[in-house]
Amino acid sequence: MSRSLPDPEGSAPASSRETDPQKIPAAFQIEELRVAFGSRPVLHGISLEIPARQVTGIIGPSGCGKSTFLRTLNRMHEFTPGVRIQGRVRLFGEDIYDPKVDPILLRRRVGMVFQKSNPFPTMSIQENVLVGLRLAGIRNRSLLEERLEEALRMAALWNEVKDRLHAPGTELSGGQQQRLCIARALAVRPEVLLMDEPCSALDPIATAQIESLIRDLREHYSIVLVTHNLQEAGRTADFTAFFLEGKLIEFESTKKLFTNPHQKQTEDYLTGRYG
Ligand SMILES: Nc1ncnc2c1ncn2[C@@H]1O[C@H](COP(=O)(O)OP(=O)(O)OP(=O)(O)O)[C@@H](O)[C@H]1O
Repeated sequence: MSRSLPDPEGSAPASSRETDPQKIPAAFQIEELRVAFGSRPVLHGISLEIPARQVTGIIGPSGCGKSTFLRTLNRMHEFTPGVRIQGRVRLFGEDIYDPKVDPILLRRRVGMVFQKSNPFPTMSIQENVLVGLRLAGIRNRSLLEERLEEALRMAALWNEVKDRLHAPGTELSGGQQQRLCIARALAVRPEVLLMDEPCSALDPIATAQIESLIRDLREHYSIVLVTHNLQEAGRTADFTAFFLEGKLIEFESTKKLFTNPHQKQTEDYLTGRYG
């Protein structure tokens, strides 16, 4: 049964925002990226330029390789047994798979937020936010305090937690815990934020807060957002890439992709014919 295309209301980038991804400097330039687990290929030669300081949504049916793709952008597959990665991923011009690149330093530049919020259970709110800076060897108290407030404000959480910074992170609500994880990622001042279905475990109010936060954060960060929720991509992403069976089918401004897709497969997906 065919359904109508989802309404991308609210997704239209403001008229001042560029809608042609080719005209925006790239955060990531991905060329012929192939990933296989053992003998099983999962990504089949993805080439894509992810524009800087925009939200790029990655959509597609379950199992099409969205998370696998996202994890290649900060070398999260490093320790996956049997993984094979070919092709090139450049971050602001630098090949992130060059043997000279330290994956730990890379992950400070490319932060990640997961589907299920994962504050460290034995740590306070403050410790959770500062853990990355402490691991980086920063001990200066006033700098740590400054970054703590900065990250919590950017994650729109400061006002809710400023009087209980020493309470356990796990005492917060689900939506607050997810914003805490975003603050933790932001505290090290990354250039890019990768988000893997960050709202899928949240109620509609917490989801709306995180989506609004994502839109605000694009002023400072390049964001790649994997979501299986088309409405969420419509509300949040400036540009959207549609993946199917490990291939990139179409990449366009969200408004164009949702209202006037070039590819039949995209239209079939948007109208509910796949997954
Ligand atoms: N570590 C791994 N080892 C082996 N196979 C894997 C591994 N990670 C992912 N895969 C396989 O790769 C394929 C793509 O998985 P991936 O999680 O990237 O898809 P997805 O589009 O994010 O799906 P979903 O929307 O369900 O999260 C799946 O068939 C999955 O089983």
